[in-house]
Amino acid sequence: MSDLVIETSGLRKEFRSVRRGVRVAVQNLDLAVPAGGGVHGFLGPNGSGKTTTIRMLLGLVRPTRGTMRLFGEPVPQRLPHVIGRVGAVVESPKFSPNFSGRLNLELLAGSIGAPKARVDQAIETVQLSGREKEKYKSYSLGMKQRIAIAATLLKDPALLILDEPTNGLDPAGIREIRETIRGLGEAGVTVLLSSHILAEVQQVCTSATIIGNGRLLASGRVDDLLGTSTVHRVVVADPARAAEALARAELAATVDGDALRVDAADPARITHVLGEAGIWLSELTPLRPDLETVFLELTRSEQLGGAQ
Ligand SMILES: Nc1ncnc2c1ncn2[C@@H]1O[C@H](COP(=O)(O)OP(=O)(O)OP(=O)(O)O)[C@@H](O)[C@H]1O
Repeated sequence: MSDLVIETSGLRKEFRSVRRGVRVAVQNLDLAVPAGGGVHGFLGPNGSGKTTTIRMLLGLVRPTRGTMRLFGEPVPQRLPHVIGRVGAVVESPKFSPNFSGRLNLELLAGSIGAPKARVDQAIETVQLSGREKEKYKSYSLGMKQRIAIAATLLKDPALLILDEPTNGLDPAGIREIRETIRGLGEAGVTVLLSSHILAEVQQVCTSATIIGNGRLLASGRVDDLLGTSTVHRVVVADPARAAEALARAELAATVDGDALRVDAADPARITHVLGEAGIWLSELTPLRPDLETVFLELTRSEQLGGAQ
């Protein structure tokens, strides 16, 4: 059995229209999401092909070329056999506005033959306990999103696919959804989380795939994608004087507002050089690139390399 929950190979999707001709939404995409729980970020800017990929995986759109597997089974051919283990929030699900969140979930549970106890569990997991008896239409956008996630949990999925679940939410709503998703990943569910907000996703994902213009730019553990950096932020009273002292010691330093960015493999060299010049540091922090920076670098080098 494959140890990948999601696997695509050479996946391609072209949309054809008389007016616009052929638009390639996904090209030659090899996606590999490991089994075993945790959150896998599926990252890319608007229009990069995330939704189209997800729709292909769920059998909602037919690929032009390539193969896909869910739990090692080829899809869409074997989708009926595996779909019971997959929960997905791709579009705004339809709930009855005048029924409570709980009643909506109970009706859903009944329709898929899930035990009623699962409703309580799902409500608890998405932290809606206490509000579940209020009418759906009175819920905030964040609560509606959490009910949508709760609905996918009714069948106790091993894989949860969430397409931009924080779209349109305020910062508090984003934080709540983030905590819910983190909790699910920790509980052993494998979550594919698509988003264009890289900094946001960085906080919950253990691994990620980054795409741009429908093609894979990078994939792997978030720690590996971020890599290491030798750049440090240094705060001193007189950054310009400190930059001169560091330059004399052949340490590259640039003034950045009221601080300095200094490139040095060994931070002890920075303190040594500045100390000898009679300059005292009030802060020395290693600067790790964030996913946003990594992504911009990747898309820049792709553009330099030329599109296919
Ligand atoms: N049904 C369709 N017909 C024609 N073009 C489409 C269709 N669906 C998607 N596209 C195009 O395919 C490309 C990828 O779109 P897709 O929605 O997959 O991107 P995305 O990464 O999910 O973006 P977003 O974050 O905005 O949802 C876009 O150029 C989009 O306009």
